[in-house]
Amino acid sequence: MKNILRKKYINIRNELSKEEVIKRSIVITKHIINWDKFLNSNSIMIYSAFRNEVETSFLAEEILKEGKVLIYPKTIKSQFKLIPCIVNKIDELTKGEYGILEPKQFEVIDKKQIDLIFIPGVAFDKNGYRLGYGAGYYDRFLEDFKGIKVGICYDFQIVDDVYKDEHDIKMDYLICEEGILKL
Ligand SMILES: Nc1nc2c(c(=O)[nH]1)N(C=O)[C@@H](CNc1ccc(C(=O)N[C@@H](CCC(=O)O)C(=O)O)cc1)CN2
Ligand SMILES: Nc1ncnc2c1ncn2[C@@H]1O[C@H](COP(=O)(O)OP(=O)(O)OP(=O)(O)O)[C@@H](O)[C@H]1O
Repeated sequence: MKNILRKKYINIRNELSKEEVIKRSIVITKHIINWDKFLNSNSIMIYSAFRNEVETSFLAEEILKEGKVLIYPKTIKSQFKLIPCIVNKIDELTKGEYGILEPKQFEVIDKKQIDLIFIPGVAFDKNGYRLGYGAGYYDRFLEDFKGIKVGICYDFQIVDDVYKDEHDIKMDYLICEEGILKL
């Protein structure tokens, strides 16, 4: 079931035009940058969008402009691990595993120091459980993560059921075009 759902929502997302992605991402970014949890966070981990995910480059600029610490994951494919690294300028990103932009340098930050994390997903259920690409990267990373976990997606990616497993971690908030949903 998970695989069917995954394929279905990846396909729907792939149908979005670039203009549509940007338009929707700007709406979502506006919710974020006015949100008290964002304003009160000092170190924030985001992701580099690929395959029509919600675009985060506007958010990255805002984090740097506000003088906050900007963090991206570095993907270690052999261990299904994400290493959080600090990025001081957007042009410090380079293509890594799966062609996703990631930090060039290993300026690793302790997970405990991250206040807020934005997490992409293929779909989320209404309780905040997430369906990803099926490799468990974020499930492993979030297992002992103590900061605020925020799932980012388009409205149509919020579904009734993602057929969650035991290891699946619940988001604290979901953000989409409609606004911020506390879970
Ligand atoms: N922007 C973004 N960054 C992210 C994630 C994400 O979902 N979005 N991830 C969230 O976990 C991790 C990467 N996870 C991924 C897992 C599988 C595939 C993938 O292409 N899998 C192939 C099949 C397997 C393979 O090639 O080895 C596929 O889907 O066809 C891509 C990314 C870390 N960084
Ligand atoms: N905390 C964990 N420790 C060890 N293995 C895990 C953990 N979390 C998930 N896994 C394993 O990873 C695989 C993928 O899990 P799942 O289908 O939940 O991935 P996903 O959340 O869709 O993917 P991703 O996080 O990469 O986007 C499963 O085989 C699962 O057993």
